[in-house]
Amino acid sequence: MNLLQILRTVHNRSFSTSYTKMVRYLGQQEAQSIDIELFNEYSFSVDQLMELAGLSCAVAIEKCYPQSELGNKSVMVCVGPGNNGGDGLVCARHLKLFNYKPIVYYPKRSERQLYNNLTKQCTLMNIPVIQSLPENSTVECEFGLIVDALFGFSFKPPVREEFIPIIKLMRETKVPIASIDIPSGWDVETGPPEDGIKPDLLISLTAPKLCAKLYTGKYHYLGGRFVPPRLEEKYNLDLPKYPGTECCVSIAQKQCAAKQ
Ligand SMILES: NC(=O)C1=CN([C@@H]2O[C@H](COP(=O)(O)OP(=O)(O)OC[C@H]3O[C@@H](n4cnc5c(N)ncnc54)[C@H](O)[C@@H]3O)[C@@H](O)[C@H]2O)[C@H](O)CC1
Ligand SMILES: [K+]
Repeated sequence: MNLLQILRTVHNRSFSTSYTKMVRYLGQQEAQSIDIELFNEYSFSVDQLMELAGLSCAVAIEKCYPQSELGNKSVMVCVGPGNNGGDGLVCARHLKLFNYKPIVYYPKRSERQLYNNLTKQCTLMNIPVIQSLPENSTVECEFGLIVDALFGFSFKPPVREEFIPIIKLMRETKVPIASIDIPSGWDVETGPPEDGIKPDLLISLTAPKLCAKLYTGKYHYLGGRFVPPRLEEKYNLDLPKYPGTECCVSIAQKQCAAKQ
């Protein structure tokens, strides 16, 4: 760890001490129920929440891996077939606006209009969208960060055949990984398989899921600042106070304990 990273870690810790309460961890069913309630009862559209979720991920990434530290290196955003992948496409677009050089790896494209729109927006912003997986050595040379937006809270293990190569690459690479909501391949409740990926940054959305208890990476952020207070109360989420107008907040592992 260099001096800058140490200072950032200390800053993140003290920041979270002043701003977090005891966040509650969600099971898979509960995370899905909250999601459904946001859409059905509160009439949010998926685009609205995805935009806020993806933006908060890009902001958390900027706090932990400032563009200036990546130099000329690109960011590989790995996009999966569901809404976690959608968060990744939004995140890639915001990273580009923050002057990063994102490249989207999107092996299994969805035909839904929302995803076509998000992909088109990336393409029109000169973000390359590729379907074949680069070699491990290319990834090591050209990328300073991998954003893992493959699977979120609807994932059911084991990883299907077509995604095994990208999971293997993420497991073997030395490039740091920022996982959106769930480290891909991990069980949403019981956590990593024996050979699971080890992200350095986890950005939990809405509230951390049970698997985050077994997360030991450097940075843990909460994003997706869109939960109406009445919904927060109903599910006893005890969310940390987001500072000022921030769209994400650092949460320390030990402070996410207890209460379920
Ligand atoms: N309320 C919120 O917090 C919001 C969170 N968002 C993000 O949405 C995901 C959850 O999205 P969902 O579409 O329900 O599912 P996933 O993206 O997790 O994945 C579904 C996708 O994956 C395929 N799949 C499932 N299991 C496997 C497997 N073993 N192998 C291969 N593929 C698998 C499945 O077939 C689907 O195609 C949440 O985590 C957040 O990131 C929203 O953006 C906003 C609201
Ligand atoms: K993920």
